[in-house]
Amino acid sequence: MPTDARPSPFPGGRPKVVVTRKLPEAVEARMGELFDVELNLDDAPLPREALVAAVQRADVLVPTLGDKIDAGLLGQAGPNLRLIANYGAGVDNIDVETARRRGIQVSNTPGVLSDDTADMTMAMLLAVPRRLQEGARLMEDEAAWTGWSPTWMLGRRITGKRLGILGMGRIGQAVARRASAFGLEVHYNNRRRLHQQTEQELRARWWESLDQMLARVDFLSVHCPHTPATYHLLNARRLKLMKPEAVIVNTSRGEVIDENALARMLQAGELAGAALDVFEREPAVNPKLRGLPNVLLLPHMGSATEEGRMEMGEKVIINIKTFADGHRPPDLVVPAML
Ligand SMILES: O=CC(=O)O
Repeated sequence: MPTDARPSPFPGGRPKVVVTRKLPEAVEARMGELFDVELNLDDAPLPREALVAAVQRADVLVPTLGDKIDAGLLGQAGPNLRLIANYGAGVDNIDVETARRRGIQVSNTPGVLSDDTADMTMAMLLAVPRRLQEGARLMEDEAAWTGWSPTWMLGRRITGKRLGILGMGRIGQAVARRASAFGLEVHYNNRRRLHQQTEQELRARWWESLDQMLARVDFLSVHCPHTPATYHLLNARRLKLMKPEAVIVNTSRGEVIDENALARMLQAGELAGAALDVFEREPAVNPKLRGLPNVLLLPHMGSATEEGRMEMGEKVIINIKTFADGHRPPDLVVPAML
């Protein structure tokens, strides 16, 4: 039995759980068995007033990345709110510091979406240099393809190129493993250097200086979380350090890149391409990014697999249940981690 056991913070150990979006059916059913759960059956994002009402009556809130759980909202929370069990790995939608000061714990769902997000990253990384989207679009017009030719639809080779990984956590490492198998040379920048053995296993070279790494890579993939320290980390100055042939992939958070600066450079041909699954003001997409042949835009689907969404739900349930039983949730997020 874990040593941190305390009596359940909820009467009868059965918390009132408010879920802000529709979750996989099996997850909702299990929540119904274990908790006094309130679901969002029509899956429309909760307007602010509904979110305020939710934090006033909930013991546990289960938000997703679209719900802004900021200091203003937390200030209106009822006395019973004890846990915010985020359905998602990134917690940039939550003011974790304020929550902690108010005695509200925060948990997330790390690990279960790393492989799916890394797979999507590879798909995007391959798609832009090999012009997948252009080719597929062209096939929609019957007359557009008149046959194979030696100079037709030439892209750029992947094998042997340098990939820079910005943020070498679980997802970054899952990308590194896949990238090595594609013959890419893996470079990374991370706040902390990996242990030597992990670095060797991943065949990854660490750069203490992001600027120096940016100037040397052919592809850059973003995997750091969005925090005040990473907001616009890839600003105009840093983007300009990159080779004009370079391609950027982002499956992390839109806020890490200055989208206007990126759009300007893509339009001007100062960067060869980008594949973006995340945006600064989702679901709005910077209009300057649309319609460019070398830009692949996706609707934040990096972790969107049936299996992943089930496992995220299982993690949320385990975090709530463990907390309700008087223990520390296994995926507790503390401000020092951010
Ligand atoms: O983007 C998805 C997540 O953070 O889980």
